[in-house]
Amino acid sequence: MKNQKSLNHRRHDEDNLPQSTAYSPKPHKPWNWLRPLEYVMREQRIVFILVGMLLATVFFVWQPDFVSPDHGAYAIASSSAHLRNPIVVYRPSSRHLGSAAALDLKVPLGLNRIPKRVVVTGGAGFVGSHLVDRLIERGDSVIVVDNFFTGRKENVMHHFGNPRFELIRHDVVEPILLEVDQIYHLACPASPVHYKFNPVKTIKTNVVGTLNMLGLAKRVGARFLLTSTSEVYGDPLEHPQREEYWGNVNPIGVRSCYDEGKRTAETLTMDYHRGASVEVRIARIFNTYGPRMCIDDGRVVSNFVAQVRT
Ligand SMILES: O=c1ccn([C@@H]2O[C@H](COP(=O)(O)OP(=O)(O)O[C@H]3OC[C@@H](O)[C@H](O)[C@H]3O)[C@@H](O)[C@H]2O)c(=O)[nH]1
Repeated sequence: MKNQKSLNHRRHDEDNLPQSTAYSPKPHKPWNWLRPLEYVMREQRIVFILVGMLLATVFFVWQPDFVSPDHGAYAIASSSAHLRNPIVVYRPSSRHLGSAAALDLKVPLGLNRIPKRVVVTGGAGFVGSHLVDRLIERGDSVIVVDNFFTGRKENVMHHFGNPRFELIRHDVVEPILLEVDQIYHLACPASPVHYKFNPVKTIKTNVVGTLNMLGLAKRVGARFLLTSTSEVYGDPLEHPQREEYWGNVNPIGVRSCYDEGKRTAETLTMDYHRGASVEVRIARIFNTYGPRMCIDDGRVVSNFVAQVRT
């Protein structure tokens, strides 16, 4: 009875307490289960940041393919609409060519979004102007360096007015200093008609011009691509030519200015790679045809076309 009384007494007292000191159980927080996370974020912030960075890295390395399945075997955006903000990566979509066929990109997709500053020597020429088109569509800023020995302004006029395009009339046998990320070196007369016209200039462009562009690549830390040619195999004794084949070239013939010029350009490219750690690529381009080729440049395909038309 006494206990009951004291309990009633206490309850009565509690009723008279001012509201502020009245006992009330902690309000139930529906988010109580977040308490451990709050502790981690407050006390173990470094651990929390490291875990976040690890998750982001795993995501970017293994992120799903950007390519939508209906692009066919290659994710090549065919219209400018696709390329307003180009993040298209050119590789076989694994769905169509099997997972083994998908190229292993060395750079996580996310980094490909950073537009590059690119110089294209010979960019007003046949091959070079198409390369300029792709680079502009990809979102890069492009500087064309060309002396218009065989190139034409018409090949690049459609880029005039684009703030990401610049054209410099310059002969690569003279040094040039440009702050760029990539160098595509195509400056050289490619057709026999043109390089036989001035063989000394042709080999000078291939040797001194390539030397200047490699020196620029080393100086600014740019990646360098040399467009070489199937002519480095000369009059090949092996068909088809494997990349490792050294060729069969006449060093004193009327075509040697081009054949030996390009071979020397390849030698210089590899020497800068081995000796100065310049990142290089060499592309040996065989007979090419398409829009903007010169119909009278004496190359085999243009000769075929010219003969058919007459
Ligand atoms: O000294 C020179 C010679 C040539 N050039 C330029 O280099 C460009 C060469 O373009 P061309 O249309 O003559 O030749 P192509 O585009 O067909 O071949 C070019 O790219 C592929 C390479 O394998 C060839 O060696 C390269 O000449 C021209 O715009 C020409 O004006 C220079 O800028 N400097």
